[in-house]
Amino acid sequence: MTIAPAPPLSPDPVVRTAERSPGVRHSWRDLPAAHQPSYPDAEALHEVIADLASYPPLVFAGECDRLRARLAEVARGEAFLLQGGDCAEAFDAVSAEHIRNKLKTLLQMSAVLTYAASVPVVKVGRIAGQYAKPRSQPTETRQGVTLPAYLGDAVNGLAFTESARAPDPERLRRMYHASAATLNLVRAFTTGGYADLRQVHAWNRDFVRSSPSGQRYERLAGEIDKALSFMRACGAGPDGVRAVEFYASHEALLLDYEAALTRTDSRTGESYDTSGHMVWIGERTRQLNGAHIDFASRIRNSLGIKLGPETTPEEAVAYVERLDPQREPGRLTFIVRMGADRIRDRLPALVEKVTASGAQVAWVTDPMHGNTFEAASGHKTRRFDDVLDEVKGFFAVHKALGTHPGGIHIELTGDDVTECVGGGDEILVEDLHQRYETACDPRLNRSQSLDLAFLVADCVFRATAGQPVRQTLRSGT
Ligand SMILES: O=C[C@H](O)[C@H](O)COP(=O)(O)O
Ligand SMILES: C=C(OP(=O)(O)O)C(=O)O
Repeated sequence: MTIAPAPPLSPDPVVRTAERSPGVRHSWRDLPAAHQPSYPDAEALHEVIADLASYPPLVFAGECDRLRARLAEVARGEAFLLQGGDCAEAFDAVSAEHIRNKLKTLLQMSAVLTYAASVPVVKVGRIAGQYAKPRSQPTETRQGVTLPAYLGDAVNGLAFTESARAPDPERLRRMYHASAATLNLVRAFTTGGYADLRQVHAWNRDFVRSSPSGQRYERLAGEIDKALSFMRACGAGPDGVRAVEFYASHEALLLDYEAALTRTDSRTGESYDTSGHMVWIGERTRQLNGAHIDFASRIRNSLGIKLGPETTPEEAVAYVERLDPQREPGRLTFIVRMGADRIRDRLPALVEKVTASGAQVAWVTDPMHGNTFEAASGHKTRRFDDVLDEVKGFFAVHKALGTHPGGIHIELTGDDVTECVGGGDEILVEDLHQRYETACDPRLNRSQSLDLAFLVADCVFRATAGQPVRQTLRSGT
């Protein structure tokens, strides 16, 4: 989405609407589609979908191509991916403050990771489209009353009332407008000077000064100071650090919406889902013969596939055959979410088999979704230490196999919520109720996110660099 300098767009980059892309529009409808809402009024749904199909694209095909080139660098081991944002975006959080805080946190994490990884960090938000959720149960019961589960603001409301929980297709229209407003602000922030690396590092300096665990990061922050001074001394001008590329991604869950935003690129005749630069298919909807994978196979965007602990190596290779038959780096990212206790055992076979198939996928760790548990208070939460441990396990597996640990995918917010336990500020289970604001899964708050970036930089990149292969795998480093 941000583009500095602006990519050369064709004069008429996306001209045809979904109606004129029949392959994309209709094929998935004949296949089983998991986790789709049941709308009470089909006519109302069709009206909204027809309108959405006539709206302007939210992103351009040329931008998606640029992200694919960046992710190709990740797949080749020349870059690192930082993907993060809310579990579920909410319409009432589309404000300058929330968006700025989230972006600021991601930029701060990225600055630290760039230094530690010594390669470019590709920045992708779970943002501007992450409004729909697959749920474990279709209903929720409170004090004897059972209602449909909350499925994300794109589908129904969080309030526990019959009217709020009824799926309403007008919410798809709101999702489009909320995404457009978010993208607009993000583009302004990332190109207008807000993302200047020197400013971002100054924020990190503040964090190190004011965080209880800050001392621990002092050395690393000092090294980054020196690197910036060195750049200045060498005459590296402000232009290279003033603006950043930042891309938008979300789970392609609601196929009516995604198909309505799918357009044919007039330059190439190929179909792009213009709802976001990258979309991923979730753990619950990645059936090889299902509608989601079919839809994904027909769009040209970079694709993520979530891989849970039960994924077999054969399945992983089948995704490659189906979605990336040309073995094109940047096309496919495997976002692995196994759980801290399983990553070291289950990931190696997947990586080995996929690598042997000749695929050049990007491997990314999502250390959130395999580490959720319910606290005695009833809050869904995650331990910071489990999150960090899964990241360490992910790096250790790649170190042992000689493959590239391509990135991290994190549920986070820039606000000071209390949803995950642990971190430098040491949030306890008893603190969770204080600011538990997520609409679905628990997110790392601002300071936990920065803790994670500094710890990954210090303990993971450095600890696994230069160590003998295989030694790291079981040692927990
Ligand atoms: O984000 C992932 C899923 O949508 C989420 O974990 C489901 O949560 P649930 O198990 O409470 O339905
Ligand atoms: C639903 C999600 O995760 P998963 O598909 O891995 O459960 C998510 O990332 O929002």
